[in-house]
Amino acid sequence: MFDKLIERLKNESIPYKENIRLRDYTTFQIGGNCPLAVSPETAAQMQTVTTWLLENDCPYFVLGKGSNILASDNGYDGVLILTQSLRTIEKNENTVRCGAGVSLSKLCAFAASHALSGLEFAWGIPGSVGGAVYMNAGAYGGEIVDVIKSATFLEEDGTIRTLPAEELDLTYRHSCFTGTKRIILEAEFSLHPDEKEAISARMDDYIGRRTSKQPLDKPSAGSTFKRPKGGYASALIEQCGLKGFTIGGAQVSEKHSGFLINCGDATAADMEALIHHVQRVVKEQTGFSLECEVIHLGF
Ligand SMILES: Cc1cc2nc3c(=O)[nH]c(=O)nc-3n(C[C@H](O)[C@H](O)[C@H](O)COP(=O)(O)OP(=O)(O)OC[C@H]3O[C@@H](n4cnc5c(N)ncnc54)[C@H](O)[C@@H]3O)c2cc1C
Ligand SMILES: NC(=O)C1=CN([C@@H]2O[C@H](COP(=O)(O)OP(=O)(O)OC[C@H]3O[C@@H](n4cnc5c(N)ncnc54)[C@H](OP(=O)(O)O)[C@@H]3O)[C@@H](O)[C@H]2O)C=CC1
Ligand SMILES: C=C(O[C@H]1[C@H](O)[C@@H](CO)O[C@H](OP(=O)(O)OP(=O)(O)OC[C@H]2O[C@@H](n3ccc(=O)[nH]c3=O)[C@H](O)[C@@H]2O)[C@@H]1NC(C)=O)C(=O)O
Repeated sequence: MFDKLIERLKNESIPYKENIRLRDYTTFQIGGNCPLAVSPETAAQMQTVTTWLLENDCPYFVLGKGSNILASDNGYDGVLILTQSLRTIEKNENTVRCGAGVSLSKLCAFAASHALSGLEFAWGIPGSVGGAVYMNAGAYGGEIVDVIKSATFLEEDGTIRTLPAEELDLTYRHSCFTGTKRIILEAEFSLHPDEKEAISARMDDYIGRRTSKQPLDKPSAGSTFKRPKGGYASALIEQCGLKGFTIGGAQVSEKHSGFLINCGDATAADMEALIHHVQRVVKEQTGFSLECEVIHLGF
């Protein structure tokens, strides 16, 4: 099915890999195979690839750093579009513009090295800029919505558009990209000058809090569930006695009950069963419905 696309990728020197393992591309380290992963290096290459996929009615999924993804044991029978090669990063006065594939860590470190503040909250979130904008990622009182100035993306019809922050519909773990096939190409962030030492001190404080409270040494996708209105998923799960509850290789972290972790050999089926068990028990015992934050691929 992909022979013609592969021929085109070769002709246009667009990097790709065949038969990849999704577990190698997700922080959960779970998931079967995918026949083709393409890594466009420019907006024009991204346009070429998506135009071809749309014309041929071929399913595709955009993957950043795979830090919020549960991939099926059966893999994904479509094309994975990797953003990892969209890696430009530049500063103009207090604005930083960067490609969707840049890691948040890199962006934070870049801002800090130029004595620009605003992104400290994102230090330690293991996602890409594209994934963070898609999710409106946040921590410790900060969110992408607080610092983003604009996003440039490929519209579902293949045209390139830029929208200002006010039109990105950024709310808790949601954006105008949620559930669409739009592909974020780059984003601009409005930051403000501060002392480098003060910025570093805040970054150290956040990473310290993360390391002491979150199970960063175990494969996970961060918080599995969103915070429900009027409660904390983590507190509700602990209250229901589910800390440490295990199905196969999937476990509710003993260290932080909001994180479901892969103990080494978890399948997606184990993780799915654990997610449903936690949702059912929490609903029965507390009345709260827990909505997944983690995004499913190939289910
Ligand atoms: C240890 C750990 C700690 C975490 N801590 C936090 C935290 O404190 N706060 C927080 O908010 N999250 C946290 N997360 C979750 C995750 O890191 C964030 O949601 C992150 O923003 C996801 O980025 P990503 O590049 O990995 O996206 P992916 O997981 O690759 O993708 C997530 C979604 O974004 C879409 N997407 C990705 N890139 C693009 C693009 N360029 N264009 C269009 N769509 C795109 C994907 O299709 C998918 O639907 C944590 C995860 C882990 C493993
Ligand atoms: N539990 C889990 O499943 C996982 C947990 N984590 C945790 O999440 C946190 C963040 O992960 P991640 O985003 O991958 O972060 P990393 O610390 O691995 O850094 C990612 C990239 O950011 C850039 N970078 C990091 N630090 C600096 C610096 N001081 N100066 C300049 N550039 C820098 C580098 O980019 P470049 O190499 O391009 O220069 C680096 O490769 C970590 O604490 C990690 O332990 C991460 C993944 C999975
Ligand atoms: C890791 C993620 O983001 C994290 C982000 O890092 C942290 C820090 O700001 O705050 C959120 O976690 P969280 O809601 O679990 O926040 P925490 O402050 O750690 O805990 C909330 C409450 O639950 C309690 N708690 C936490 C862990 C636990 O095992 N038991 C427990 O009872 C805490 O005492 C606190 O009262 C984000 N999660 C969501 C779903 O909003 C992610 O989205 O993937």
